[in-house]
Amino acid sequence: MESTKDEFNIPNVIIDPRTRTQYSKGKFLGKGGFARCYELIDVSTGQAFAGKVVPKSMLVKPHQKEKMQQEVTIHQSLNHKHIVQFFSYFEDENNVYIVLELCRRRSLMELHRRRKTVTEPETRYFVKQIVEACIYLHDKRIIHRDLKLGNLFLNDQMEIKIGDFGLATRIENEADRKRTLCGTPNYIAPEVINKKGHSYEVDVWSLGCILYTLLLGKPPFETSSLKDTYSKIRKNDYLIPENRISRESVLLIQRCLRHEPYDRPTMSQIYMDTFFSGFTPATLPTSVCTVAPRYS
Ligand SMILES: COc1cc(C(=O)NC2CCN(C)CC2)ccc1Nc1cc2c(cn1)c(C)nn2-c1cc(Cl)cc(-c2ccccc2C(N)=O)c1
Repeated sequence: MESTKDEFNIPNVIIDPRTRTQYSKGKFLGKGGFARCYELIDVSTGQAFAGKVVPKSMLVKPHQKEKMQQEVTIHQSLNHKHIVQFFSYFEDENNVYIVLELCRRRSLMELHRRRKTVTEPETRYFVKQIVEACIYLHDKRIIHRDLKLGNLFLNDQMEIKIGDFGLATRIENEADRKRTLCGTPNYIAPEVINKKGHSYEVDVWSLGCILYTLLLGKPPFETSSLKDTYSKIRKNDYLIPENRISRESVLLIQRCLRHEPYDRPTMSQIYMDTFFSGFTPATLPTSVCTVAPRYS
């Protein structure tokens, strides 16, 4: 079959030279940063994957190559139920390809956009899985550094799969504080803005922002300009509308959004928080992508 080429020069059949696996290029799923994402189908098994494609023309500067290498090195070292599975990484003359677990229900971003707010049981269901994955990451001395709704993917069983390790880093020694972060996390912590040195606590801050956004329908520090948002983060200036969410939810959000990193709980402490004492469904139907569930 004559391979059609678009500006990314992606052939219709892509071959992983290491495993000799042949993938046919499926539908365009989306784009993020330098990458475009396509459904890739293994022609011998029919299994579908999410293929992140990065043109080599975007990886000419050394630090861009290093960032890509860091993302691959970290992601391929992970194996957890609530983290996107990394399958393969290879290149051809034009592109680098990362073959990842396909999450057919997209991400919490699309669910949030459609639902605006989600119920507390649904939030406990999702956040419990995110925290389990973060305990695993932090135990391996890895900080994700860009936890946000668009990186929290959902499979057909509505299970959370954390993806996009493009800003992740590894802490060599427990006492280490990272000084640099090239990229702009969506839910950025004050110590990153102030370049004060940061560590695992930045993921707890992002989790607080995710909790707030799921339960209240918009991010805690949102304004019309990045400058004003950064100013509110620096001043820890956010409001939790009283009586719209439970006391336990208010308290957990406040703990995760404490200005000083060392005042925030660890992921293991969050996992034991009274917030999770409330009813938590064991599974969720795919209908929650569009309508609130009815709990019998
Ligand atoms: C069937 O599975 C999916 C369908 C769709 C889908 O129906 N997209 C439509 C959007 C509207 N346009 C007009 C047509 C396509 C999106 C993501 C899927 N799944 C999926 C995506 C994945 C992964 C696993 N699974 C992994 C791992 N990474 N990405 C990934 C990678 C990159 Cl570079 C960008 C994005 C992305 C880009 C833009 C917006 C949203 C996203 C997003 N977070 O899903 C997602």
